[in-house]
Amino acid sequence: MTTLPTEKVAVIGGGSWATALVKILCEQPQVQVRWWLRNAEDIAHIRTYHHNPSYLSDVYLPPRKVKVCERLKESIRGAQYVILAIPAAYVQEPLREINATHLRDKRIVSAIKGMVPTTNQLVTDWMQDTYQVPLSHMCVIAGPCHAEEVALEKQSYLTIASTDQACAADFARLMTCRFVTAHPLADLYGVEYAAVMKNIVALASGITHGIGYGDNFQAVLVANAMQEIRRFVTAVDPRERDLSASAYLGDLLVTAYSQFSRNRLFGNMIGRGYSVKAAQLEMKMVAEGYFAAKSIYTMNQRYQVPMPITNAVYRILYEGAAPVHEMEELKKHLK
Ligand SMILES: NC(=O)c1ccc[n+]([C@@H]2O[C@H](COP(=O)([O-])OP(=O)(O)OC[C@H]3O[C@@H](n4cnc5c(N)ncnc54)[C@H](OP(=O)(O)O)[C@@H]3O)[C@@H](O)[C@H]2O)c1
Ligand SMILES: O=P(O)(O)OC[C@H](O)CO
Repeated sequence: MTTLPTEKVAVIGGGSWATALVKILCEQPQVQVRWWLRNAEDIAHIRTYHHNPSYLSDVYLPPRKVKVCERLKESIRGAQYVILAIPAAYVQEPLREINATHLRDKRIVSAIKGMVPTTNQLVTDWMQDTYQVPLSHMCVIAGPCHAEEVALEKQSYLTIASTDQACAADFARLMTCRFVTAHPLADLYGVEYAAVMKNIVALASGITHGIGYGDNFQAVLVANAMQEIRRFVTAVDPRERDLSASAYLGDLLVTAYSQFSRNRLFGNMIGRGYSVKAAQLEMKMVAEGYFAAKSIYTMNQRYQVPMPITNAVYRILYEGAAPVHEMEELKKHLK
């Protein structure tokens, strides 16, 4: 019997998605995971009980496959792949520990569906600028996939996007297991922007649901949102792409309709009258759409693409506009 060479993969982040990705990686016989989490109590608990106490706590994390690390530098040492799975708003702080040299010759995989708020950049652009990682050394994990369903081993699909098809195909192999099928795709920027924008739509979907709009309105909102995403992505990165594919439309649908969606839940609270602060305090998890609404709105001051849904969400979250009033206004733009 031939033994496969060991592949070391670093996972950075301790939330639901990081935990789900570690679970997927543990399905690969040749993979060893080095997992960095910021929370010392979570690290101690995982070492003792082999479960993450804070997120997806039912998932078993086999100690022979998973080594948890206090230091980020330690987790990436010798790793071929470094997966970033922290909400974009918080990705800068832990990475301060390292510089471009530490990442040289590694493949960087962004599992993040958000933009770095201080620079309004996609994570891949920010990694290029800050750590000089060539775009061809990066992949993005996309597709309609909730961590909670991965934990339950429900059949899921992922899309691995990269400008380097060999890199995408290679990493897709590591993400494919009994309950996950991953496919490579060449459209890195399109996939990344669509993933950021679907979070804003999920917020809108939650807000309208919270106010009391029904399924008929939701369906029109989502259909119009797809057109809004098309307009923006085409303006920012014009190229042929099939937006009906799972990485774009599939992700929009799951986030706008699923009971597991953080962004929809956050929007729902806003629609029901919570303040932004109160909704954030209520949720342990992070709704990326909150930060994305500001980044995309700001970017669009340059592109001037018609974006009535993003504009409405931005005004509600950042200008204190009343959700009911904004949705009344939005109705005039929907067809
Ligand atoms: N969840 C999914 O199904 C899913 C699927 C695909 C992609 N994603 C993407 O994966 C990324 C990570 O999201 P997630 O779902 O794993 O997050 P999550 O379950 O909502 O957990 C929140 C994460 O953010 C960290 N965090 C919260 N406040 C922080 C702060 N002030 N400073 C630093 N870190 C802070 C938490 O760390 P502590 O626990 O230490 O507080 C935790 O790791 C996001 O970009 C998300 O869009 C998620
Ligand atoms: O639906 P959300 O807001 O929890 O986002 C999670 C993932 O992006 C779904 O693919």
